[in-house]
Amino acid sequence: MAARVVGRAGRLALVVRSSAVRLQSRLHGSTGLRSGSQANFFPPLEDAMLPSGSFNNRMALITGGGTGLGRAMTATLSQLGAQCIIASRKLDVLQRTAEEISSQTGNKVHAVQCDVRDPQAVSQCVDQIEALTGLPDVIINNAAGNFVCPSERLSPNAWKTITDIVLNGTAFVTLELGKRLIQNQKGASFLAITTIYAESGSGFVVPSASAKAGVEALYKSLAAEWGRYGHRFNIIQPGPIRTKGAFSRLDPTGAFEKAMIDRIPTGRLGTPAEIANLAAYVSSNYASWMSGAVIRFDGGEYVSLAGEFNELRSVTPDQWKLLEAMIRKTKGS
Ligand SMILES: CCCCC/C=C\CC/C=C/C=C/C(=O)SCCNC(=O)CCNC(=O)[C@H](O)C(C)(C)COP(=O)(O)OP(=O)(O)OC[C@H]1O[C@@H](n2cnc3c(N)ncnc32)[C@H](O)[C@@H]1OP(=O)(O)O
Ligand SMILES: NC(=O)C1=CN([C@@H]2O[C@H](COP(=O)(O)OP(=O)(O)OC[C@H]3O[C@@H](n4cnc5c(N)ncnc54)[C@H](OP(=O)(O)O)[C@@H]3O)[C@@H](O)[C@H]2O)C=CC1
Repeated sequence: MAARVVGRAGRLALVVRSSAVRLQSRLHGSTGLRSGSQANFFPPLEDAMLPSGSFNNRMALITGGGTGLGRAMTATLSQLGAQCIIASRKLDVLQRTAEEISSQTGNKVHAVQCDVRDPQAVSQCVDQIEALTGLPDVIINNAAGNFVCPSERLSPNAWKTITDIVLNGTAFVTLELGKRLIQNQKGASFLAITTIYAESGSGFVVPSASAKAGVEALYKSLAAEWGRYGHRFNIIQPGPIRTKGAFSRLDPTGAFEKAMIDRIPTGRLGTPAEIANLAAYVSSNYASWMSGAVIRFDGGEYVSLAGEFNELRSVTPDQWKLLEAMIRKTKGS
């Protein structure tokens, strides 16, 4: 009896799977029933969302602001009136970005060299910022380092490098600025950019997952402790958004991109401009009651990966009729 049930279930699974695969390949190539078409429902809007002038007379520090998502956040804040400071290791990259953005927005963008792993360099960077603009009202901890690697291949220095940039770097910048802001009785909005796997953990990016989880604990803790000084602390967890920095280190051959898009319910990657709008809102006075928040911004990828039954999206209506009939026939336990 048991064998008969297993046999029938096995045959059904095969039928379901092979017809789903046939349908998938007819519609969308070899994999991914849902990729592409539903993205039309979710077009990305690229223009700045907040009213112009929302950041007039405000200073914003964006670490890693010379490239990728940090650059997009800088462009949006600058367009909305902020004076921005971008900080990272490569001064030439920072200077190029700063010139490009300020020539487009008419607002000054300052470039300051800083390796966030070095607490002394961070302290000197904050000295420079104080001299250039005064202490910032908005701090975005966006700088990061990452690469995919089986954990058994990680050297101690590989572990240290990622955790130093992501966790210690964020802590050094946050503590240095926090202390000086407290001394000057000035409030500020702190935002950290983490990732959806800070919550779940993930194999093959273990130093990054561990460090980003630490950043989330740091920001939630300070949200509770430093509200009394006028500071807000929030976190954005982005899903995949194409940047050279991330994709060249996480999917160097491009082999995983299609499978990744297929599992995103909105059927596409995010865009830098979309996350820049969210970061601007969280950092603005429109969000002055938001603190300690963790905002997942991933097109639905996290819940899609988490739900055990989500693969049933590929079951066709005819197959559902069959499955339902089988389930209804079952009596007792
Ligand atoms: C299916 C996936 C598709 C894409 C998915 C997209 C989104 C999903 C969620 C994404 C989350 C993204 C999170 C991110 O953080 S992306 C940000 C990526 N950007 C960067 O990493 C920019 C900065 N990075 C760097 O500068 C370097 O890559 C760095 C991190 C290695 C630091 O550089 P440096 O300080 O010069 O360090 P090194 O001296 O080169 O190396 C130090 C140490 O690490 C070892 N190492 C370096 N690379 C590797 C590797 N690829 N594999 C294993 N080990 C590595 C190196 O050998 C050194 O160790 P030693 O023991 O040899 O000294
Ligand atoms: N793109 C994506 O899909 C996702 C990105 N994220 C997060 O978004 C943020 C931005 O990533 P993204 O724009 O994609 O990647 P980038 O590689 O473009 O950005 C990383 C930035 O960090 C800076 N940086 C690295 N190491 C240091 C250091 N030691 N000191 C100071 N700055 C440093 C780099 O500048 P420099 O080399 O000049 O130092 C670079 O500008 C990161 O926090 C990342 O974890 C999270 C989830 C998904």
